[in-house]
Amino acid sequence: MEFPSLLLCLQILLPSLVFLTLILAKKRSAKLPPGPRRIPLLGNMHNMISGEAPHRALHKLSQKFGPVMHLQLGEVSVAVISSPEAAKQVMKTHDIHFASRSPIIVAEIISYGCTSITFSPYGEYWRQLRKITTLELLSMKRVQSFRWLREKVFVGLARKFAASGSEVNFSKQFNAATFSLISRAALGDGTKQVESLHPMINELAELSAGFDIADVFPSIKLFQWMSRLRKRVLVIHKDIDRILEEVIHQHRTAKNDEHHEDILDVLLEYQRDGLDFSLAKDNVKSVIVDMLAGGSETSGTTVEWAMAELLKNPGILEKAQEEVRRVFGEEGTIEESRIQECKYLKLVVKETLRMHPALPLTLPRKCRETTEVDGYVIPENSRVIVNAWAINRDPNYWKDANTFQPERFLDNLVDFKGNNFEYLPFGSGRRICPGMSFGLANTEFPLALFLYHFDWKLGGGMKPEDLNMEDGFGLTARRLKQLYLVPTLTRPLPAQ
Ligand code: HEM
Repeated sequence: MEFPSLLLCLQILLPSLVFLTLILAKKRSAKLPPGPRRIPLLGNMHNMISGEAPHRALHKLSQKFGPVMHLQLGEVSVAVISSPEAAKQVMKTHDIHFASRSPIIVAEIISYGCTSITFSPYGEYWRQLRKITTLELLSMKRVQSFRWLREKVFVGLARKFAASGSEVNFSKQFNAATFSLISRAALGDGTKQVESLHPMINELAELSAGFDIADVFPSIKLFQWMSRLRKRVLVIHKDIDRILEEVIHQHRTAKNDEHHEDILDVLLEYQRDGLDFSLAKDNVKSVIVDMLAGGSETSGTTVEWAMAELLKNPGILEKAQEEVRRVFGEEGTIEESRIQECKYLKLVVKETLRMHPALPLTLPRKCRETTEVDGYVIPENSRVIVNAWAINRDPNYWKDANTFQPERFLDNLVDFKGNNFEYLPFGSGRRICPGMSFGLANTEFPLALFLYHFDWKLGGGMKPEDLNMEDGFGLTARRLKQLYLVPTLTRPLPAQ
């Protein structure tokens, strides 16, 4: 009897031992992704100060070290993802492990201790906030409800262009108009203080572009205390907070029935007692900052690049203009509900988002649990950067990837809703941009309007081939050089 029972034990034990040995061997062989050589203490910080825009610098490094790359920035472990296959693993297969954000000092301060949609860690609070954002703040219905505001702001800008009679700084004027639109949608049309928020939000975007020594050595409290960036951000935050306090007070005291509902109105409803989920005043303010920071420069930059690409490519400009003028010829201006008919214009926007994603490195995620990607280990708490700019130009997926060709999307069903990992202008997975519809509406309407009513030339008599198409150094892929254009009104603007 003894022999068969020993055999039975072996039969059970042996496979388990083999399985265990395999797992242990796999664990032992699991290694960090490759990356450039580090120097003591600083790690790879020297690799990030090449003077190039971070998405380009990281792209160059990834061509040498691979689509899953590891960098050590001071104390912070960073994984850089640069291929559609690896992005799919991060944003789909293991999305839940990467669904948190990795906040930096600027973000922590301006988001009232990471309580905004963008910076709150993955968990119940973020899920509730995200639900309110998708279903109420940025729903399709809400986006359409701001149609009157888009018309008011962008037709107003078109009037300024028409009155100028000469060259205009398109970049500056369009970005100011987009901020005006977003801030009015968020805080109300009648609120005077909103315009003064623009330079502050702009400065915050600039400050979050670089990295601060305190961010890469979080355990050294002296660096936090010494950080000049931290001091500056605290000052700006205080000013923004004061303005938001005033606007909230006005909303509470001066309601009238004529008033168009804005995003702040909706958020204040979540301050009532007796709700399953309610928002403290600081939470409301953090979401408003999210809208102002996340919504304005992204759409503004996209339109700026679309106009630059159109003027660089006169044949494409002519085709887009012919379509818009044909579709709206009888109306005499742009009727937003019919923009769907402008199929070619939509391809132009899609191609602009491919070549110039407004957030080229999306928004850094945080690895919540050690995870294997492409056979490499991404350690828990690493910062994970998905280089959407590099992925959107991956030559394995895109023919003539560096050429602006809206037609490439004609027979290509790839879209930006987060299911095609070779095209990630809005990210993907749980943290995908909730402002996609709003961003697109704020891009397509002004483009159609400008193409319909004006003929355009480059400023300073510049030839298309001389237009500089470099992007600058920033969180958003702004143009390095501002775009100067000469608008000529060819079809009258709608009456006021
Ligand atoms: C063309 C316009 C826009 C582009 C290209 C864009 C792009 C992005 C990207 C790449 C992300 C990160 C996604 C990820 O981590 O996977 C993001 C997140 C976000 N965007 Fe947008 N965005 C645009 C417009 C807007 C607008 C208009 C709003 C609101 C007014 C907005 C609000 C947000 C918020 C709140 C998040 C954070 C979501 C979260 O962490 O859960 N975006 N956006």
